[in-house]
Amino acid sequence: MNSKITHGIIRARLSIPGVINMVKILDISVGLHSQLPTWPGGLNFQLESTKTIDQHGVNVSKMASSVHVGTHVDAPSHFIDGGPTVEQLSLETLIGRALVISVADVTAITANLLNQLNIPKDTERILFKTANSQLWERGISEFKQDYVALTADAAQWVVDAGIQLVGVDYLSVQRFNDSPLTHEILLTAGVVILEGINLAEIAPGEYQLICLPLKIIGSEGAPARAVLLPYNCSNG
Ligand SMILES: N[C@@H](CC(=O)c1ccccc1NC=O)C(=O)O
Repeated sequence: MNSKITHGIIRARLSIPGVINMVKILDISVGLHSQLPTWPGGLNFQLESTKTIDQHGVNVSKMASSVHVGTHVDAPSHFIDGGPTVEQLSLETLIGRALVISVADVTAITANLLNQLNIPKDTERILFKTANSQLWERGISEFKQDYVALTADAAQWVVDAGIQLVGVDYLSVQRFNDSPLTHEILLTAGVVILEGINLAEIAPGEYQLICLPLKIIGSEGAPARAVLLPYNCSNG
């Protein structure tokens, strides 16, 4: 496999002898490091060396962080007491056909906007590419409160459309000063919320999403690795 890092997105190509560039894999996860923006009051990602080859013959690190760091998934228990936790989320929902929609010039994603976007009726997963993705591209470590996110009526639109997973390109699916309604509507309906993806280099269209949150037992969320494959990928 060859891979190249371009502005935080790793493009990797699998090649099999005699068959060149069969599958293009687009990494939409952000890299975890201590300077990532974190939710106010949340613990930023920390990685600390506890053993070194010099002193112990081996390199070992420990990490500490809010589970809502970088690219991550929210489970229903984030806003619903006693709701399912992250290890209980269905892999069938986390993996499958996804539509990337570009809404570059809006300050909020509303039901009115969604009605105008001609989103196909059979959409199962939807990832919103907004101006937020540029914050990851520019390496902004300060938490921005004016990120683009879904209003409560947009969340209801997503539920009514039968969509199972919604992805956004900053640290929350709801706007900073809104009530938790957007989360509550989505999580009560069992819609999986993927946050903190970087779609800056992703063209709008259909893909196969593979999103694998860490299997942290009993947690209301977990960091995830998320990648996109071309939808009509023969071996994807
Ligand atoms: N992931 C959450 C936000 C979040 O992370 C959060 C919300 C309230 C209090 C603390 C939070 N995170 C702490 O790390 C969200 O989707 O809005």
